[in-house]
Amino acid sequence: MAAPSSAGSSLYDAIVVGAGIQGSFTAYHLAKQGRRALLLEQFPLPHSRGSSHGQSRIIRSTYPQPHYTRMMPECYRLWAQLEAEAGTQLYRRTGLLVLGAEGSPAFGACLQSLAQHRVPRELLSAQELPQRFPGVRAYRGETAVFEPTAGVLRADKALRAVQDLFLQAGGALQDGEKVVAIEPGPVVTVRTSAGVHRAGSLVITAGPWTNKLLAPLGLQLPLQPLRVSVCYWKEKVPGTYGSPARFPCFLSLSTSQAPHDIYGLPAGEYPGMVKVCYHHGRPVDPDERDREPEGSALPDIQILRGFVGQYLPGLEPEPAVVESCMYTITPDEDFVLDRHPQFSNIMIGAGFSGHGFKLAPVVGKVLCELSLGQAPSCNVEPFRIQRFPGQRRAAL
Ligand SMILES: Cc1cc2nc3c(=O)[nH]c(=O)nc-3n(C[C@H](O)[C@H](O)[C@H](O)COP(=O)(O)OP(=O)(O)OC[C@H]3O[C@@H](n4cnc5c(N)ncnc54)[C@H](O)[C@@H]3O)c2cc1C
Ligand SMILES: O=C(O)[C@@H]1CCCCN1
Repeated sequence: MAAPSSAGSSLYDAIVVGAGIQGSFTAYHLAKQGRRALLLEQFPLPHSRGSSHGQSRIIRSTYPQPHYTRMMPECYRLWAQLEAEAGTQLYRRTGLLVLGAEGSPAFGACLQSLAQHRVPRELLSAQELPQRFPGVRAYRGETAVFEPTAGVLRADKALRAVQDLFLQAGGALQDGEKVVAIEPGPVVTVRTSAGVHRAGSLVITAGPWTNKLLAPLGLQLPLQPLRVSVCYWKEKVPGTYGSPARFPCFLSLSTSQAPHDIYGLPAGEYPGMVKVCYHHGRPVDPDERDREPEGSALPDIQILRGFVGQYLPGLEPEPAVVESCMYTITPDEDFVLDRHPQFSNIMIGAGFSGHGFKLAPVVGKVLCELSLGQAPSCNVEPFRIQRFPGQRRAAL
């Protein structure tokens, strides 16, 4: 993507490193505030080597942690604003079905969070479920809650729309340009594979590469990049799990058989195939994502086969397509949205733990506000670096 020269000189108000969904939204908000912003991306755009590629992401308010549910009305508002500005539909309402064990703490926490924030919802028993959504089974001792306003975001189109609107607002985007060194100071100097840029503040939204950029800045966060399998399963009868059948997104909370959640989206992106994935993966170096470790097994796909056979009997119990994506997880699966503890004009947005896409409009807004020295418009306490004791490296 060509970089416009509208930014004028090489001293920017802010530089954002990483043009995934979080960096792109941060840059968009900066440009909307009339700031001179440069967005740098190491790979030529679009690319599929980070966390923001692919056609679909779930948007939902059902969360066991109420701080995410609380952020969702503003997210929905900003997604609608983006659709209006871009003149394109990015959100499709499908509803979300959350399956859990009766009385499980995670399921109870979801219900509480939905009630606390008055999100429309409907409880369904294991017996009611197949009548309402033929194609899904549930078993004795299981229960479900349906969130009708949840749906699917068109991820690739959304990423492109945010970047286009950033450029239209006067921002500069340079792709195929890797940041190789950051020199802190009242004016931050950023050295790249192509040149040198300076700015009053810097925002690091480098996804799984974040710790590589932070190491020379004396900081290592507990961020674990994971390679995740993105699996698509064929419908036995075409149309049974798509929008004509009003099939929703679903999230099956962790069980003893599947220690992490399993989720799915209605057929759409690939005709006749349903995306059903495991919310976990294998630790990976992001620069070697596709290198198979010796003797590697794929326990996630084994778990998914069992789930599909048991709960989604209208799908072939073998994935027809398997793609890759990366998560960057924190120990508590909460994000990091904070300043560098030592360099207050360097912001970090990382650790989105496989659930950050829907929240990107607000994440970008908060990172923009922090970088401009403004009070963040949402409560950032759950996202502070100081919740990880002893992570900061003493010496620079
Ligand atoms: C399979 C899968 C399913 C998901 N499902 C959902 C979902 O249903 N709902 C939801 O809300 N979220 C979901 N997520 C999570 C969501 O997609 C991520 O949280 C989000 O995309 C993270 O974006 P990011 O901008 O932080 O990272 P990235 O997209 O990885 O962006 C970081 C960028 O920084 C660039 N970069 C790194 N280092 C440098 C450097 N030195 N110089 C220049 N550029 C650099 C990288 O190339 C990359 O483009 C899912 C994620 C995956 C993988
Ligand atoms: O953020 C989400 O809504 C989904 C839930 C399941 C795991 C992947 N991300």
